[in-house]
Amino acid sequence: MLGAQGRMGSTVANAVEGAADMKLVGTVDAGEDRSRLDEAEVAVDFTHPEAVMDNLRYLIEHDIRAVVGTTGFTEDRLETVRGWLAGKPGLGVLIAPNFALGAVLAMRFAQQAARFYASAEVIELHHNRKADAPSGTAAHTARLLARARREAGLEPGPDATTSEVDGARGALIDDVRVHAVRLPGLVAHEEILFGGEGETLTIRHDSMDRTSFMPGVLLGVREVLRRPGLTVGLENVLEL
Ligand SMILES: NC(=O)C1=CN([C@@H]2O[C@H](COP(=O)(O)OP(=O)(O)OC[C@H]3O[C@@H](n4cnc5c(N)ncnc54)[C@H](OP(=O)(O)O)[C@@H]3O)[C@@H](O)[C@H]2O)C=CC1
Ligand SMILES: O=C(O)C1=N[C@H](C(=O)O)C[C@H](O)C1
Repeated sequence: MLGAQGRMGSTVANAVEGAADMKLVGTVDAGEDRSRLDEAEVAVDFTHPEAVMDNLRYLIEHDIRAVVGTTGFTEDRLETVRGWLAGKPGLGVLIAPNFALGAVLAMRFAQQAARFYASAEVIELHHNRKADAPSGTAAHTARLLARARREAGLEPGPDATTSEVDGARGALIDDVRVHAVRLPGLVAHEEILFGGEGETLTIRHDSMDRTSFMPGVLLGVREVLRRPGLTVGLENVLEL
């Protein structure tokens, strides 16, 4: 477990210890020696966007499969990981922006809706200790929406804004606007809003507790053992 003292890492360590078919063989926190993971069949990374690529390179070099929940994966980063894996046939890496079943389903439902609505925006709401904004899930959702909209031949819907305070309309990811809220008391939440003629559709997912991510992480650990190469997104493991 990389990032074992973190909010997610400590929850994953408990979940692994409670799983009859798994054994926690080592933990690594910031600045600690990663060689204590060398006996592991699978390493799980919930660290920091600035640390995760270096961790992944180490794991792949040492023939250790990886399940990664850490955010910050751009298409360039994914391509780099594919390059590292190219020389390692049989070795698997799973990277998922969100391991909660409901979040994965919400993204799939949003993808289905996107082809019917030119206008769509994403609001993500998280605890105020979160390092990155917008969330990896929101960025992934925005890219999925943009792709589904393009494939349906839709242009982004009209927006009459001509004057705005910087940031008021959120960040543009691909061509979808994403808004980030940070408040104590929240865990991880996302709304995907669609607007049409006289109606709106809202798809919302709420993680009330970090245990919501655990069935997905444990499934990922089991599945990465039999999936060589890079898998991106739990939807591919769930075969949605
Ligand atoms: N995919 C998913 O389903 C989910 C993904 N996440 C993502 O997981 C990541 C972690 O989130 P969270 O647990 O809340 O964050 P935390 O800050 O609570 O935990 C991260 C931990 O990683 C440690 N760390 C930093 N660098 C390294 C390193 N090089 N090697 C080992 N450990 C390191 C940190 O130590 P220190 O504090 O000393 O820097 C800290 O203990 C984020 O990117 C978050 O967005 C979160 C929830 C679900
Ligand atoms: O930092 C978090 O807490 C979370 N991070 C992931 C993200 O950025 O999408 C997943 C979930 O939203 C919780």
